[in-house]
Amino acid sequence: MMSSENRSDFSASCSSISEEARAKINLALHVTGQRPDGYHLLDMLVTFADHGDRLDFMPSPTDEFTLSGRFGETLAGDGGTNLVLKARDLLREAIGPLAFPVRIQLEKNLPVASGIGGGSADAAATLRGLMRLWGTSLPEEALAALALKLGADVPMCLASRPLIARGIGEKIEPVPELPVLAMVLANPLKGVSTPEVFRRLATKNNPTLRLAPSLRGTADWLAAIGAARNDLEPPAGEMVPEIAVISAMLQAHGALLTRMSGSGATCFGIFATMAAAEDAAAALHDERSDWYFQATETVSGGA
Ligand SMILES: C[C@](O)(CO)[C@H](O)COP(=O)(O)OP(=O)(O)OC[C@H]1O[C@@H](n2ccc(N)nc2=O)[C@H](O)[C@@H]1O
Ligand SMILES: Nc1ncnc2c1ncn2[C@@H]1O[C@H](COP(=O)(O)OP(=O)(O)OP(=O)(O)O)[C@@H](O)[C@H]1O
Repeated sequence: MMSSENRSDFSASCSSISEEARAKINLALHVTGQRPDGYHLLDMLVTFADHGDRLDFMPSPTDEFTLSGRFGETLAGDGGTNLVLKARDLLREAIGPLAFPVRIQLEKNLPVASGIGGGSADAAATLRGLMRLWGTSLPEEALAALALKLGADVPMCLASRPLIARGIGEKIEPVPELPVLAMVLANPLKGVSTPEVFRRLATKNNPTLRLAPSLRGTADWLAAIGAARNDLEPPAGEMVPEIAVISAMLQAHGALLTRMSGSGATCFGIFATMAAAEDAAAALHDERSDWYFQATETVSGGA
């Protein structure tokens, strides 16, 4: 058996792999129906932040998992139910003997249960990272099915690029022309239960998301996003009155557009420039240092 000293030598001697788990931002989320199994049909315009959790993966004599970062403590007592471990185990089952033991370090920078898909992004980053570490991959369809088993948001977090998602999130179409946006993410640090928000929805058959085919430039996109909705914002707002407060604070600090992401409570504000977003995040932090404010650019669609 290896001593703990030898174990750390073993880890240090093997190269580690890093993956970003980017925050998911639902720029629009329309609830358009409900499946017989209770899951809701959604039309979503989604982008990803240049900010998120970070995961490191390295070979290890036994499986290990460590948590750090501002929100690491929140997940410390979850008794092995972390989505990172679920993703590791499901991928290992699919891959077989090539899947040697690993040490996974999760730096948890995103607030938990906050509508920006932190757990889903971590699960997706685990799939990407472990396929690299184990030197293998799954066929696209098998990987997509495995991702969906982990959560409705996981397939789009695997892509981590601007996209439209339909169905429950599994029907994905890239949107390479979506511009990079200057944004502040704002959360009152009150966790929101996703199933509870869906349960409180008054109407499940809302109008679909329709985007003009020829949107050009940020002004066009802002007008189109502004005309869309997040149908989960009213029920989440009933549960967490701070959502309206934080949205008003973003507007007061110059946001051109504000909306809640996912099932909340994180709201985003879109600003004219990154300098304006950074100034706003600093001023908001001064006002409420116990809440979460993060300036970030969104990722490029690559068009
Ligand atoms: C609201 C979104 O964040 C939008 O991006 C996602 O659709 C939620 O994705 P997620 O957190 O990965 O959700 P899951 O873990 O699959 O589902 C959590 C619970 O939310 C509800 N749920 C989720 C997704 C969906 N399309 N309809 C639902 O009704 C279900 O009660 C489900 O049991
Ligand atoms: N790695 C993880 N990070 C965050 N939450 C996790 C993780 N693993 C398991 N969870 C659990 O998943 C639940 C949802 O957390 P998450 O942060 O993904 O929510 P969310 O941001 O609202 O997601 P979504 O936008 O996909 O609905 C929490 O109750 C949390 O305990």
